[in-house]
Amino acid sequence: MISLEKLQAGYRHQAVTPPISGRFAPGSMTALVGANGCGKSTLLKTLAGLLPPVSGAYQLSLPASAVGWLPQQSEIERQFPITVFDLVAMGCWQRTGWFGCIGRQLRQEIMQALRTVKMDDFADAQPGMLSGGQLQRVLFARLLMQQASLLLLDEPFTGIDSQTVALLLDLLAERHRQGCTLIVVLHDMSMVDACFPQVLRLQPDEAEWRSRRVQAAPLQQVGGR
Ligand SMILES: Nc1ncnc2c1ncn2[C@@H]1O[C@H](COP(=O)(O)OP(=O)(O)OP(=O)(O)O)[C@@H](O)[C@H]1O
Repeated sequence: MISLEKLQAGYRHQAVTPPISGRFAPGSMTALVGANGCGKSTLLKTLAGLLPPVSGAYQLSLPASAVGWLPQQSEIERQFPITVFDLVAMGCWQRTGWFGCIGRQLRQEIMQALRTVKMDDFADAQPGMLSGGQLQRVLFARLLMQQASLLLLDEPFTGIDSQTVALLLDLLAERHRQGCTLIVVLHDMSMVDACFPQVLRLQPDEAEWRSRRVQAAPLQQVGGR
């Protein structure tokens, strides 16, 4: 699905990651870990096609429209003057076009996605009025609408209460069962150890891949701790 050949991610010709070679297989689930500032978000943005590689290359056997990217909460513009419903509707732009109209069927799907994350009561609210956890639920609803087969998630559970984490993990587990490939930036090593069969650790001088059998509970049973 994604192969990396000495890929270095960074900004304006300045690499922030070490050279990374390896592969994210179709349907795999990888935790991307490492210290603050080691380049995890930068790598994710590069794989999402938002930044060009500084050196090396990667190959993605998917159209860009099949890639879903969830940025860190701190990067999300909350004051944009749209409703929660519209924010989720942005997830289906491939089906409608950016200025396409949303028919009855799609409207129902969007409301169903909001119900799935228990945010349907907020459909008419402005994203700026939501708490961090509520906004995260809405952004997951948008990912559901996108029907992506590769999900790049940047610290999706930071600052989120355990009940909400359990709900979001459930949604990810469902997508993974459907064959979706997941790459998730995480700092919670207990979650990584319990759920992620593949780990890519970024260090200043090298990138280390680790694969192992995950013995513990499946993804969705960890969040309720
Ligand atoms: N837009 C930018 N332009 C230039 N440098 C940047 C930019 N954004 C981040 N950096 C730098 O790139 C390096 C890697 O940042 P990045 O956000 O990828 O790290 P991270 O591993 O995700 O960190 P954290 O765990 O704190 O989220 C840092 O030194 C950061 O200062």
